[in-house]
Amino acid sequence: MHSPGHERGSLSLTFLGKKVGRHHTVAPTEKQRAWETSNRSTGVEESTVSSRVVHAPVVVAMLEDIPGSIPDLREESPRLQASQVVQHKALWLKGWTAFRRLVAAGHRNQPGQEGSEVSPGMEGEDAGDMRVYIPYESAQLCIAQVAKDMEAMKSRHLAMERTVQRIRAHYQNKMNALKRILDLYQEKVEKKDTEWHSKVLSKMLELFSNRLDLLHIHQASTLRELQMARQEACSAQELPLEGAKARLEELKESLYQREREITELLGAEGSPIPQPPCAILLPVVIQKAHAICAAVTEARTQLEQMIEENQASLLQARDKLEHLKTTTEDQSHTEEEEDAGPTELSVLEDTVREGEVIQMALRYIRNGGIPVDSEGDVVQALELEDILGKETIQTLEGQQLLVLQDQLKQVRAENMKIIENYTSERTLRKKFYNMVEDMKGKIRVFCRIRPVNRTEAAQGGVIVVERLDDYSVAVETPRGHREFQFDKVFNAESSQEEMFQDTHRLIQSAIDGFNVCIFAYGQTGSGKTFTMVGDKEHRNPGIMPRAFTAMFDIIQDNSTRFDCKVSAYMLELYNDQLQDLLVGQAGDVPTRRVEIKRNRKGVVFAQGAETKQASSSQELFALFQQACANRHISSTKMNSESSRSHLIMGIMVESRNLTNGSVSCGKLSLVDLAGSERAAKTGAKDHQLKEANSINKSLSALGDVISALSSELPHVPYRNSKLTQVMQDSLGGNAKTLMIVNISPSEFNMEETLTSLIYATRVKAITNHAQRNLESKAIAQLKEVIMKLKSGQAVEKRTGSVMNKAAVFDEYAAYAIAPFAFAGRPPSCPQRIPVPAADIIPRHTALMTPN
Ligand SMILES: Nc1ncnc2c1ncn2[C@@H]1O[C@H](COP(=O)(O)OP(=O)(O)OP(=O)(O)O)[C@@H](O)[C@H]1O
Repeated sequence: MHSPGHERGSLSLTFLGKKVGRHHTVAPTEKQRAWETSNRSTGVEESTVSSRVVHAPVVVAMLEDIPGSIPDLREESPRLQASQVVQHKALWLKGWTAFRRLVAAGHRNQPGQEGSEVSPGMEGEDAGDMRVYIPYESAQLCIAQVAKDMEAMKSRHLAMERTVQRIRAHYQNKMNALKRILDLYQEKVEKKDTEWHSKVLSKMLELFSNRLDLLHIHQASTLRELQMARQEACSAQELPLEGAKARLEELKESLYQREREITELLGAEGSPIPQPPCAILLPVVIQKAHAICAAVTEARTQLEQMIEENQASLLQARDKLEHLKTTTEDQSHTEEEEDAGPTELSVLEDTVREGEVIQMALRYIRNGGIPVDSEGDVVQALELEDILGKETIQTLEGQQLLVLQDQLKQVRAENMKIIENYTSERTLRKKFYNMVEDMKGKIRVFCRIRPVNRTEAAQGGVIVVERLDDYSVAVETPRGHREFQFDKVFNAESSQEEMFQDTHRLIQSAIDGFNVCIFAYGQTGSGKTFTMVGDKEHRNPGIMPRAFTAMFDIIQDNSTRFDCKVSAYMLELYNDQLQDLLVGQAGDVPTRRVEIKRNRKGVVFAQGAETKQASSSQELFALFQQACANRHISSTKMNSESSRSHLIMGIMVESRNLTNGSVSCGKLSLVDLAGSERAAKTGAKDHQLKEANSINKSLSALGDVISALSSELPHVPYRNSKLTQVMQDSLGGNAKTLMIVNISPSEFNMEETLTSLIYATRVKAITNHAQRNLESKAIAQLKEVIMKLKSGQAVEKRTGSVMNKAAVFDEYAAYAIAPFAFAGRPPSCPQRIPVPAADIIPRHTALMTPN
């Protein structure tokens, strides 16, 4: 169809700045045949071509270039059903076919062109070489039609573009709304968490206060008992004993008197008075009776029996004696009778007397030591002594004294027991009180008294600090005795192990997602580093290395239920500059600036600090040692290895619950503060003086914060120092905090000790509001999705269909709003299909475009 001399022109169409179409040649000499249509079958689909000889593939390419064309539609509609795509395609082709028919009809109407007509039966068939020549007017009409079509298409695309913009804005809003929903949901969860905590807390507080009330009642009754016991003990100790002693004295006095009289008598008569047999018998009888009383339970019955028997034989003897006396008086007295009479009479008299003595002794035994005569009257000591003899009385008094002494011992033992009970009750009360305070969120404070050191020993080594019990410490000051109460008091003998035992609970809290802080406070050389780090030789490791081991032990024990990740940073605050101890060597110029920031929940974190992962306690300890080697330490008069900086170690624990997918993020801050010091005592000069000034300044700022918090002032000056900024969440923040106040026991450091104890007491009054950093699985996943979408990473696919950004949000938002609709399970994502983030919104909006 090309002929020489044909002028080659080009026809190109521009749509929205995009060049579409191809170069087409038009022969100016045959303008009336300007358009030639070739109907060729592509084998797949029927195409309509413009311009001169243009082959089907070219036409297809051209059509593909026009936005909104068939292939584009197919591409735009990844979710469209195949039938829908076919429908679109058919509609589009129908239009073009109609147009072709129109053109063909126009051509048929031209005279002399009969041979070029296209029969209707040829449509859709392989037309091969068949050509259709279009008259110039028809071509013009065609072009006008095409231009009109293009205009319509352009306006449609502009409308589409506007729709795209609208949808984009719509989804942006939707995304913002979802973020807000997420925040609201999170807040709700936190609120619920807090409510739950407060409910449980109030319930437990109620329980504890009930227990405390009970203890108070118990204590009051114990006190009453104690007082009564004391009174009883006094009366038992003094009155009976004194009475017995007085009685003994009286008896002794009368005994001496009697002895004196006997001696006088003996001296006067010159012959000894014969002892009656009953006087010899009596002690034996009494001893026997006592033995019976002590050994046999029925002694009293036997005694009664003996008394009765003795009474009977006594009466018999008396009757016999009476009878003998009367018969002797009536009879005439012969010399022989006189010789025999008095002998029988005297024997009888002796028997009667013996019986009477025995009777008296038995009654004496029965009546518990108070001798009575046959009429029941109390026998006077002198008479008793006459009857019983001096030794017997002494024995009896001695025995009474022994009984009293036994009773006294018993009372004393009871007294001791009551005092012990009282002390243990008091200790228990303090313990419960501390627990209640702890539950209220009060900062826990331990006090540790270190042993006397060489410097102090050289100064005389006078000890003025004493641990009274597990919870109290006393200081003897020139102004008097002062007592301080803490959550626990450790003395010089307390081991590092004991010290750590009470902190173990806090390590568990950090793993559970709480923000925990343990810090040591005290003057220079008081044992802060020893408590927190341990000794140089690692023979007595301190809280830090023990915490590493404990942490990984807990993680290991729970490895079937939780997946934990541990990472740490270590900083020192030296001359008011934060330095990263995990980077470089000591003295290096810091490369990165470390800044203290707080997250939305108020948890402090070190921005710019090197954070390293650790998968075992050994790895964590290696990091710790590396950092400690970089720390500023030097020798002063008060401490040969004095820390010249505050050491801050942050250990982050992210733990994922394998059962419900919730994630908790806890932080354990371990802080070894530098000690306050007096230049006069430490002998600091030059740079050490500068260090000391900086340390004292930061500690003074810490003191101001403590004072403000304990006095509940509206403004707390956290921003006055970097140290207070670092500790902001631990003092009055959302952390569970333990302060260890280290003190010296000696008089030499008494003023500093008092200051430390006063500050520690103030810290005890500060209330923190510890909250667990826990996120449900849905929130954790939503956060993860947001992070991934923000950074253009892969998102997860749920059921085999491509999850673009909007779909993912739709699904998670639906879950966030109505989790029950997902039967408790958040959207699961079994497969991962990478979707380029840039493609997500336009493709999705194309789906949403109304046809
Ligand atoms: N409870 C203790 N038992 C045995 N030795 C102790 C104890 N406490 C401290 N020491 C010893 O006292 C010395 C000073 O202790 P440490 O260095 O821990 O004080 P510090 O408070 O950290 O001082 P600084 O603030 O100057 O750094 C060390 O030699 C340490 O071993």
